[in-house]
Amino acid sequence: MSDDKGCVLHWFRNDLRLADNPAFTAAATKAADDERPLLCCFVICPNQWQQHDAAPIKLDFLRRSLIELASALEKLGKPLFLLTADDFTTVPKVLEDFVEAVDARALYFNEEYAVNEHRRDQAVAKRLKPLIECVHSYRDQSILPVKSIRTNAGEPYKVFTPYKRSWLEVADTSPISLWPKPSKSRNPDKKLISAAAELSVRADTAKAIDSAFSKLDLIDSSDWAAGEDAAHDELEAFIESYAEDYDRLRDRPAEDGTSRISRFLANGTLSGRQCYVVATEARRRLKSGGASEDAVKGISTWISELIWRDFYIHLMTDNPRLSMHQPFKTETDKLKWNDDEAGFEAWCEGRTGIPLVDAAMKQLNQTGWMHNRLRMVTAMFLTKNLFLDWRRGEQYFMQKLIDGYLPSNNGGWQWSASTGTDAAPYFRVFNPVSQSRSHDPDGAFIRKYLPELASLDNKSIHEPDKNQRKDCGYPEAIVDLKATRASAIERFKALG
Ligand SMILES: Cc1cc2nc3c(=O)[nH]c(=O)nc-3n(C[C@H](O)[C@H](O)[C@H](O)COP(=O)(O)OP(=O)(O)OC[C@H]3O[C@@H](n4cnc5c(N)ncnc54)[C@H](O)[C@@H]3O)c2cc1C
Repeated sequence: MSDDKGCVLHWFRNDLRLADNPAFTAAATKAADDERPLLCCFVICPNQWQQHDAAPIKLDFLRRSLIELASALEKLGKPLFLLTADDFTTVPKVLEDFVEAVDARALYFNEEYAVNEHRRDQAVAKRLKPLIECVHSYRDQSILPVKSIRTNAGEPYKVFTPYKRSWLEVADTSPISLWPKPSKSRNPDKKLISAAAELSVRADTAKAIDSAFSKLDLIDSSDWAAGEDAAHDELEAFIESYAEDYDRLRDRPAEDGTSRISRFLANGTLSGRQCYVVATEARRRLKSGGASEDAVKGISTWISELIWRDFYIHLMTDNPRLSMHQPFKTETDKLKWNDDEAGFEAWCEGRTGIPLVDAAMKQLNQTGWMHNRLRMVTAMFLTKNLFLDWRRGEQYFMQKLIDGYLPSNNGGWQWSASTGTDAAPYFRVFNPVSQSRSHDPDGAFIRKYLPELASLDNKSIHEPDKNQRKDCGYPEAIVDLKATRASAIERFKALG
């Protein structure tokens, strides 16, 4: 080791950014105060990620996000070191060996809330206790800290609207600020770098990071820009050019009406706080510049979506069982979901014979992302019309999404399946054909992903007749929407 003062270690996880990063700023401050060098690491967990159904496109996006992060860190003279642990149970040992090798005296990271992550962090803290002066964790994932929004009785909220009201009151009374830039701390010297590199890969080139990811199953994500700079560019471009129209366009899948920044939020390239601060500043400018009510409403609606994200994070933190495949409403576990493998496969592959559902699934399979309206439509179709267990859909989405994020994915699925808190009432079942007519009126989205239907007129494209299906080589609908809807409602009603 280089120095008998040891070093301070920041462990990057779902916080792949330098700005507004509470644990990273705190680690740098501690290092500066103690005159110790700051060292940074990231742990690759191939088997755990597989068990968590991380999509190959999401893992490729992670790889590219790490390349950007490592390059930003290198510019500061602070190399990033990649460790590998098979799964979360081996992380404590891997970190223990690293901490010993680099003589780390303090470990910093931002909290993660699902059960496995929480257990891993407790095991790490326990294992490092004899070796290290302190392990510090910070609240980061949500805009307002988890457990900070409570009812008058001190209970967690179960319904979004009062939660949002309370959330906005807190945000208005104690304005949200960003974490300051990290203080200048000492950089690791050659001796420390070589001690770290004995047990890890120094991520100083894209090639080094690629080789550390070489055993993982990846799907090219290069259609989606990665890294902190790209995240800010996209956030600002959206706020400048599209947010004012958000309320009008957000439910139109054929339009560029939403920000598509979910992938940055999912791996922490961008923080929710940064989005909120940029959006509220833009809204203030619009208001003071005398912009139309619609424009102001557009940004307010977008902020509401950020609050939905916070709501789902808060729900998962207060109910960790949600991360273990359990429904919020436990009585819904009595539902006897159908066993229909052919139906599930048709849904996955976009062969249900319902054009909007199929186009949406093609969008997911081809791009790794799906429009929010369509996530609700396809999830309702799976859980209400096919009456298949929501957990199968939740898992399939995770296996495909570039922005797969457990609290939001679980929240969205339980909302659609009517098993969650403040979920869609079981009797409110979306009709995917009516959804198609309302949200893709000229069929532009369907035409894009189902080119075999492109020649149909704007009316038939939502529900082609028998002959049109035959001519286009498009399948018959695999279910009768009306009958399956009625049956789903009966089955929920029977729960009492
Ligand atoms: C069944 C289902 C599964 C979902 N799975 C995920 C998931 O794995 N990861 C994920 O990030 N989102 C998920 N969502 C929420 C939402 O669909 C996506 O966040 C959104 O489509 C991302 O696109 P965007 O960035 O353009 O969103 P925008 O419309 O621009 O919204 C801005 C941000 O607000 C947040 N947000 C928007 N809508 C929601 C919502 N309904 N719930 C929670 N947060 C929201 C996202 O972080 C999003 O990036 C799911 C929704 C459903 C119904």
